[in-house]
Amino acid sequence: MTGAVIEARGLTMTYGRRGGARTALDGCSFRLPAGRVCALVGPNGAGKSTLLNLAAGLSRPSAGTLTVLGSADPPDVRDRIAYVAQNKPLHPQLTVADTLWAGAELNPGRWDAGIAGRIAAPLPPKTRVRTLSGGQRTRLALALALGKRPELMLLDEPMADLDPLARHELMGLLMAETAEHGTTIVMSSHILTELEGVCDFLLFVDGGRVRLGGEAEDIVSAHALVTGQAGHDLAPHTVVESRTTGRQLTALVRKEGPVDESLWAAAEPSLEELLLAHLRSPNAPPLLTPSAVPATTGPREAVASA
Ligand SMILES: Nc1ncnc2c1ncn2[C@@H]1O[C@H](COP(=O)(O)OP(=O)(O)OP(=O)(O)O)[C@@H](O)[C@H]1O
Repeated sequence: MTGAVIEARGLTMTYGRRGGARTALDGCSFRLPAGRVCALVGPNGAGKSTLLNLAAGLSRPSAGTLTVLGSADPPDVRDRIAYVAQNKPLHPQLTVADTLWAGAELNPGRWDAGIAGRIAAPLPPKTRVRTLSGGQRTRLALALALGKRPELMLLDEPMADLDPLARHELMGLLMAETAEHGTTIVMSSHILTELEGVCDFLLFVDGGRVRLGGEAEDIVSAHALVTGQAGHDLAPHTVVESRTTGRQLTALVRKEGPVDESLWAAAEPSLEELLLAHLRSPNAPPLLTPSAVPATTGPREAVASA
């Protein structure tokens, strides 16, 4: 393995054929180093679930390559991956206790009954999965995922239906467990505030392409929120988004060297401010930090370095 848990080159996924074909991923190239907690963000329909499905080995790309845990064929390494899909597929007829028992049976030699039992503790063991609430099903799915002791966890909007206390508890558990065992996590979410302070790596996907990729800290510090008098030139910086109120201009810029502080008041944006600006500005140029650039980049992906 190259130190990358996921490496995509020119990854393309098209659903359907001819007239009805829809391209969900369009020549995606990136690298995710081992041991990171990666936020996978992007607007609805951006291709996040498609990317997670491919990484989990549940479907195969239409073009390009995807290497996961050192394997060019992700289905080969499925037993080292835990995937919690958006719809949390579980057997509806099984009870909570049966589901955990099945988790142990399906993962001989790996199963950690301690962590699975701890996560599932608030759930009544004899209750059938079909009668659990959405949040309870998520808790059970996370118990199965962590109990498997995977090297890579793929979580598709895992926290969306959890109450705030459960969210706080499970996010904390997830982070503690992964810090201890070095698990790599990829977590898609639309709740941007929740990702700050939790994720150290970022993949921002839009229109089937990776538009921002790399260490979250480096991506944030490559940008500045500037305020100054409208009419002053922001060159040589790249303006991602700008707004003028009266004579004042506020902009989020990608920095090209230091900001001229005699003209502009500059501050580092929060991760949420940065992502919101990019969501509103789909034409901003892509940015991959060096750690997110794959060994050989596909010809279709434009790459800029931080
Ligand atoms: N099985 C499928 N058949 C046909 N098109 C699909 C299928 N799955 C996804 N798509 C299409 O691929 C594109 C990407 O979908 P995907 O579910 O990967 O996006 P997403 O980023 O996860 O969206 P969301 O944030 O809404 O969950 C969308 O245009 C979607 O309609």
